[in-house]
Parts: sequence; structure tokens; C-alpha cells
Amino acid sequence: MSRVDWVSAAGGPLRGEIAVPGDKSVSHRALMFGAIADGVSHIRGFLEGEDTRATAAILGKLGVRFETPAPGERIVHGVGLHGLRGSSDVLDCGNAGTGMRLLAGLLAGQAFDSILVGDESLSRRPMRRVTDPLEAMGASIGTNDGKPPLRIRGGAGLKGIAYEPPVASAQIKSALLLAGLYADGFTEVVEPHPTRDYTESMLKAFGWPIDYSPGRARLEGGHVLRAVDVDVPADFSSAAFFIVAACIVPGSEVRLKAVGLNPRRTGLLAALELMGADIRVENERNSGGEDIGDLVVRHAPLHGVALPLEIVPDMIDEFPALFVAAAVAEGMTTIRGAAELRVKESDRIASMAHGLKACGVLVDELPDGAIIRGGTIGGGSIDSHGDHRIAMSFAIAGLVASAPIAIGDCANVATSFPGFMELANGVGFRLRSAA
Ligand SMILES: O=C(O)C1=C[C@@H](OP(=O)(O)O)[C@@H](O)[C@H](O)C1
Ligand SMILES: C=C(OP(=O)(O)O)C(=O)O
Repeated sequence: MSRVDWVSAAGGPLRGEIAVPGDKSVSHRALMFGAIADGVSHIRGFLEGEDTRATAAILGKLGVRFETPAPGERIVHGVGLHGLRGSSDVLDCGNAGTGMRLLAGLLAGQAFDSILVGDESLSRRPMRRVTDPLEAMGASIGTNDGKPPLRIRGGAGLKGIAYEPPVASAQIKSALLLAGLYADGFTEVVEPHPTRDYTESMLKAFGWPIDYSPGRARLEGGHVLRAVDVDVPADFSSAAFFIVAACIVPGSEVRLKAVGLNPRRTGLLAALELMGADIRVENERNSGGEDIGDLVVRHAPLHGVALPLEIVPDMIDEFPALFVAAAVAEGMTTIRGAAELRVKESDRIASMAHGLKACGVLVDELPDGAIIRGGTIGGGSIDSHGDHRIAMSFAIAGLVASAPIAIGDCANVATSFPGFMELANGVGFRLRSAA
């Protein structure tokens, strides 16, 4: 990964309509289900990010044919539940935890062996959370002390299990449900807190019988997926950077168009509302089973809060942006119950705490969160640790900082949000590549 550095300077007010790219979670899943369905699926709004392209490339190596009629579209020629073919190449998931963990579930049920590898960041992330329950289903998966690469041995006859993951994770749930398609009997997942349900809703749309309600999903192996077209909503997690930016920059008013509003994703809205934000949802409607709507966000003075614990799983990827809102808010914000942030693309508690401190913000790091004393953000030089969400968070911090913020190692923004810099500068950011 080449090193790309940015400088973000004070800017705004932010104005205009913003269409952020397609949802990453939905794009990964649409590729996977389209691949093992009978028939041809047309995906619209597909995220042209490095994470989702890595998943498409892997499925291509396993014999699935894709067409790209236009950027943001894929036509998937499904090979059927048992139509994937083994590849002698290692399968490179790049930076994508979602890609690797979901594919582990899918590949555990195949007749052939596979090796999943990832980049430096992904190679540090915990995989026992999926390999342990998959092995309980009968899979055989070698790891490097619980980390990638994953060496998945094919030909294991899987059997369904009932499983209660120790952490709330849509990736764990989805890996087990994908393996469950190939298992004898029923696979059931009961979560400690409900997580995003795209796997369940997409299985249903592809015609697989599944019984699910928030926090619980159960399916039986041995049915058939029938191709359907998928409309991918705009990614709430990408919209989050513009939501927070418009909240904190005086005079701002932006409209984020047709954003996915799955209730397991929108905890940031609840958190910002508690902090005094001015956010309205307009044109709310349903698209392909998902709630979507426009978000109209205006600047408002924010105040600190003790973040209610029940919001945490519903805003997991939005914490870096929330740290920036907290740094600008009047008073203290306390975040607890978010230890999962330590095992994302970087240790996001440490990355945000160090970066904000480098910009003069008072932050106490806690094992499962942070206490952030809001006020003013100064200029500084921070390291994103190759983490896309940290890089974009400091880009929004720069908008209100008293001097420019230099941000190191931003190339991975392309994993989830290609075109972020151009879109941001189009609505009032002053973000440039460092010479
Ligand atoms: O299932 C998914 O698509 C995702 C689930 C979440 O991870 P966990 O399952 O680890 O919480 C989230 O952080 C990730 O960006 C996408
Ligand atoms: C955690 C994330 O993704 P993944 O787990 O797929 O790498 C993210 O996009 O913030």
C-alpha cells in the first residue's frame, strides 16, 4: 500500500447535496449470494471500493463470472449452491474483515480447500470468533495463532449448531449462516445484542427459508438461492463523516441523498441528537426491503453526553467520527462498552485518542472507550494507522481546527470510500494531498 498523506484545513460552511457511495456490507453480501444463486443477479449501487472488489476478485477465482455494465453495477452469473470451483491461488481479502469472515463461512462448506489472506492490518485481526464456531459445525480451519491466513480444508460435512456469540457481531452471525446453507439440519445464532440483518434479509430475498427477528436467526441447510436484483443503498457509515462535519461547521446545511437507514446502523443519529444536533430525515421510503431516506443536517452547537450503552452496537463504525463531534462539543463525552473498536482496521480507541491529543484535545483513554473533554481542536500531525475511518475523521476535524491537520497514511480510504476527497472538497472542505 503506497503512503498517501493529506492536509485538512479550516473550511466550510458545508453546503449542497451529497450522494455517498454504496453500502459496503450490502455490496459484499450481494456478490456472495449472487455468486451461489441459480440465475443472474443485477446489483445496482455497488460499492467500487477496494474491500468489495477484493471479494468480487476472489469469487471470480472460484469460477463466478461478473460483468460491469457501468461503474457501480455488477451482473453476477450465479453458479448455484454447489457450483464454486477451488483455486490454487491464495484468496486475497485485502483490508476487509467482512470479506474474510463471511467468506470463511462460505468456503467452510465447499468440497475444495482454500487459503484466505489479508493485508498487514487484516493479518492482525482476530479470526477465532468465526473459526471456533465453524469448527464446532465440523469445519477444519488452520490459522496463524488465531489470525490470518485462514487455511480452510474442504470436504468437511458440516452440521448445524445453535450458537450464542460472545460479542455482538454481524460478521460472526453471517459466517455461521453462510456455512449453515451447506450444513445438515438447522443453524441458529442468538446474539447478545441485535446486529445488522442484511444477511438474513438478503437470504430471504434470494428465496431461502429463514426465520429471524432482531438478535436471532435460524435456517436449515440444503435449500436453493434464486437470483434477484439488488439495489444497494448509500452507505450510512460513509454518510457519517458528512453528518458530523455539517453538525460542527457553523453555517452548514447539507442533504445526504438516499442513505440506508437500517436501524442497526443509525446509532450515530441517536447519539448526535442527544448532543443537540439538528438532523431531519426526509423522503423516507423502502428500497428492496431496506429503509432509506435523505438526511438534512444543519450546524448546531453540540454538548457532551454519557453515551448510553445500548447505542454502542448500532454505531460501531461511526465511533471515530463521534470522537470528533465530542472534541468540538461543550463539556465532557464519555464512551464506554466499545472495546470492539480495538480490533478493527486499527485500534480505533488508541488511534483517535492519540490523534486528538496531538491536536491539543484532552482525552482519557479507557479500556473500552474514552472520556473526551470538548472545546477547540488545534492543528497537528496525526497517523491514521492505515485506517480509512481514522483518516476521514481527522479530515473533518481539520475543518474546525485552529491550524491545518496533517494526516498520514490515507490510501486505505479507497477501501470503503473512493472519491472521498473530491466529494468533500465539492461541499466546502479544504482537503489536499500533501506534496
Ligand atoms: O457485517 C458487516 O458487514 C460488518 C459488521 C461490523 O463488524 P463486526 O461484525 O465485527 O461488528 C462492522 O464493523 C463492519 O464494518 C461491517
Ligand atoms: C470495520 C470495518 O470493516 P471490516 O471489518 O470489513 O474491515 C469498517 O469498515 O469500519
